[in-house]
Amino acid sequence: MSIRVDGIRKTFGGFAALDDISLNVPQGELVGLLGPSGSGKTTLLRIIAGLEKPDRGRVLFNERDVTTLDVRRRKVGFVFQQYALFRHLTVADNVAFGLRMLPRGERPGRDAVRARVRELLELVQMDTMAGRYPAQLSGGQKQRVALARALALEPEVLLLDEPFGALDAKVRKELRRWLRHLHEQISVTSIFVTHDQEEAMEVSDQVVVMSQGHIEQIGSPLTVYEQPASRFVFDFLGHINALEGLYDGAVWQSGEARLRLDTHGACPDGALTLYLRPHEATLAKAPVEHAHLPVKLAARSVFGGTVTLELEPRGWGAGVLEVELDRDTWAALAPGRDDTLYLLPRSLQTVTCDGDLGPRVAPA
Ligand SMILES: Nc1ncnc2c1ncn2[C@@H]1O[C@H](COP(=O)(O)OP(=O)(O)OP(=O)(O)O)[C@@H](O)[C@H]1O
Repeated sequence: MSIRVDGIRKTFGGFAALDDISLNVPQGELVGLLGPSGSGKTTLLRIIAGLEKPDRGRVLFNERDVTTLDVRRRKVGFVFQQYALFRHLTVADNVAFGLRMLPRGERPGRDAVRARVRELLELVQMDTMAGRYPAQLSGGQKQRVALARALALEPEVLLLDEPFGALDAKVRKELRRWLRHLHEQISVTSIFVTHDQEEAMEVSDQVVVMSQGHIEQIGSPLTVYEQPASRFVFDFLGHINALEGLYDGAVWQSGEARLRLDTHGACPDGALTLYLRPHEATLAKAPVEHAHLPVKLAARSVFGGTVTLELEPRGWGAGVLEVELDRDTWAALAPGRDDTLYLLPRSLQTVTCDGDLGPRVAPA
């Protein structure tokens, strides 16, 4: 089932929670709605589900207008952040619940229900826990049961609202890999809401980045990361260091710091902000001809193969900078406690004086 959202507007007491939202989700895709709190993700999901009516615009399933169709007739499955399993029912009975509630004419026989439940529990790898009650499950297990329950009625669309939001980081990571894998097996058109960048990037075929009730960008995870359409998207998808200074057409300067840049004529003389991603720089013990950005180590933390450094600029005007190096590079550098180090950016994003994104530049 493909989903098309066309010119949706939704207001709550005069406040526009969604403003002119249009979106296409092809059959079988897994799309992540990503945005900060209050950007309108849940409202959009609820409108697609039929739980909320838009003021304007249409929702189409397979090009059929379902805007006024009741939620029960849309064939959508839901999974919410809170598992909402029935406490007094076993795992198997929770999954069977929707099937048993079907009108008599549509309800499968007892054996068919049992077979379907077994199949679903195998799919979500919970078949060994069919007889347990929700209280005897971990959060991740409950969420897999919730997913099996949502799939029981063979929905044509699956909607997930922060499905892993309540779980700890490690379980979240496992579950999102598992969801990706599961989606490849069943390929039901799915939309999930998250405010977690990593989650959206890892799971989605397409990411929809939202801000203040509108869509900033739609694209593959790689496209939105590498070719952000706006400053908001660049800011939102990972940490940035903002370096503010003056550019004279050849050299960017801020206090003691200097960086020679060729902006191919795109940046006029004057104030120029540079955005630097933590992984797009290295450090050296001496400045180089085109880059003189002295810093002092303030803190470091090691996680896996990456060392994250907090650096204080020496004699120039940026706040604390964050840089990520691999462990070998850091070990080879082995600076003394008060050594001055020199930041060597590989690639920077320019921000024009209007606040728009300019070209990416490499110091040279
Ligand atoms: N029923 C409602 N009545 C009034 N305002 C609402 C209602 N539902 C949502 N809003 C407002 O609409 C805006 C969008 O809310 P929504 O829940 O869609 O955002 P979200 O991106 O899902 O946020 P979060 O990540 O915090 O869940 C918010 O400013 C919210 O306060």
